Amino acid sequence: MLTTKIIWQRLLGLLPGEVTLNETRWLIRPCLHMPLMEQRRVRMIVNRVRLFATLFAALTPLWIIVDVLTLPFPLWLQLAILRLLATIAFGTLVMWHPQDGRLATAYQGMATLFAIPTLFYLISHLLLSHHQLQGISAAIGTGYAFLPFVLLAGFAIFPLTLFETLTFSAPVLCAYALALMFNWEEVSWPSFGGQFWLLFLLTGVASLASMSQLAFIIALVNQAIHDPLTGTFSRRSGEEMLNLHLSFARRNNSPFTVAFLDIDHFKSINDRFGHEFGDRVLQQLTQTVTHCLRRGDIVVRWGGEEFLLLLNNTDLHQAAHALERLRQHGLGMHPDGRQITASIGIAERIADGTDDWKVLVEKADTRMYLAKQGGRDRLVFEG
Ligand SMILES: Nc1nc2c(ncn2[C@@H]2O[C@H](COP(=O)(O)OP(=O)(O)OP(=O)(O)O)[C@@H](O)[C@H]2O)c(=O)[nH]1
Repeated sequence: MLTTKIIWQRLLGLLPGEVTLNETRWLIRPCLHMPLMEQRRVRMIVNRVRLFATLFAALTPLWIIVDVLTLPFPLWLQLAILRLLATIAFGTLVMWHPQDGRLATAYQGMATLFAIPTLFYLISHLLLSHHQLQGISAAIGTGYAFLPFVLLAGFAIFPLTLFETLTFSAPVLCAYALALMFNWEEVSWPSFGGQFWLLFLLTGVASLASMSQLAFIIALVNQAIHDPLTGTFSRRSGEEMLNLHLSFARRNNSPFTVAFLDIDHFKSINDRFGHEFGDRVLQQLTQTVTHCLRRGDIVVRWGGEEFLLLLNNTDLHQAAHALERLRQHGLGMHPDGRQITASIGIAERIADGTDDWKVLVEKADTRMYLAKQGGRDRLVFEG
């Protein structure tokens, strides 16, 4: 167990320093990714599918000229038809603009992108296997056999987990093995073994490149979505989270509560004990809140000393109970021994009849002000 940890730590040295030991698991399997990170990755994959499709759509028909000049009739005509069909398929993929941000959709795009040249490879191989080509024609024909190598190298431009790269490369490797069947008698086994080994090596290199891209995305996303002082989600990512979680809740018809928490008399904490102590209060408070809430709940730093707590699958009653427990636990202490308190306003999508996050936050904010007006250090969930 210890040795595994050491190995991971050594490997971690190869990755961006900001990726934690825990996050390295995200490089292996996609199901562990948090929604904000997944959304960004989906966007990147979809954009790259379209970029690759554009390149293929432009390059595939161009090669018809080389085929016409070097290959015998009707082989060049058959290949030209094949190339035109592939171009149409790539062109269709270029037009593809999915908006749903789902990983399944990104997978569909990638599967289509790699299925088109894999099928192209198999059919062209079948056509070429019926001809004994010589000289320059033979050289051009051999070029077609390189397509699986190009495809496997192509995975390196996608930010993928190890599991995903291996899954997507398996059909390409199978197609290469299948193509052998077309001219079984002429196969030179040592040369085939060497080529297959090279394909495995390429798969390994592409997997490493994809994982390292993913590691950089994780590091960048972490930096972009977290508040540097408290480590909670920043306001911008909080807005994305609100949108995302409200749409989940709407789809599942489940409750979703937003709590607006504002520390009481924070200005006087800063004024009396200094800004640095104020910063420590903010850090301590977020640690306490994170510790007291459930694992799936989200803490967002909305403003200076204002926090939003997003409580999934929690109705007003449950939220009031959880937040009362948090207040009883205490939010920290002044150096003079007094408790640090907060005013909290709560709003819930079903009880407040809204699926608009701005309206929900506004309601929670208004109730937080009611809590301030009512004497601070309290929870308000109506009005
Ligand atoms: N230390 C520290 N202070 C901050 C930070 N961000 C905002 N503040 C301070 O938080 C204080 C907020 O003060 P006010 O909005 O007047 O509210 P308050 O003193 O908490 O009073 P009530 O909210 O009415 O109870 C201001 O003095 C800000 O300078 C920060 O990152 N660190």
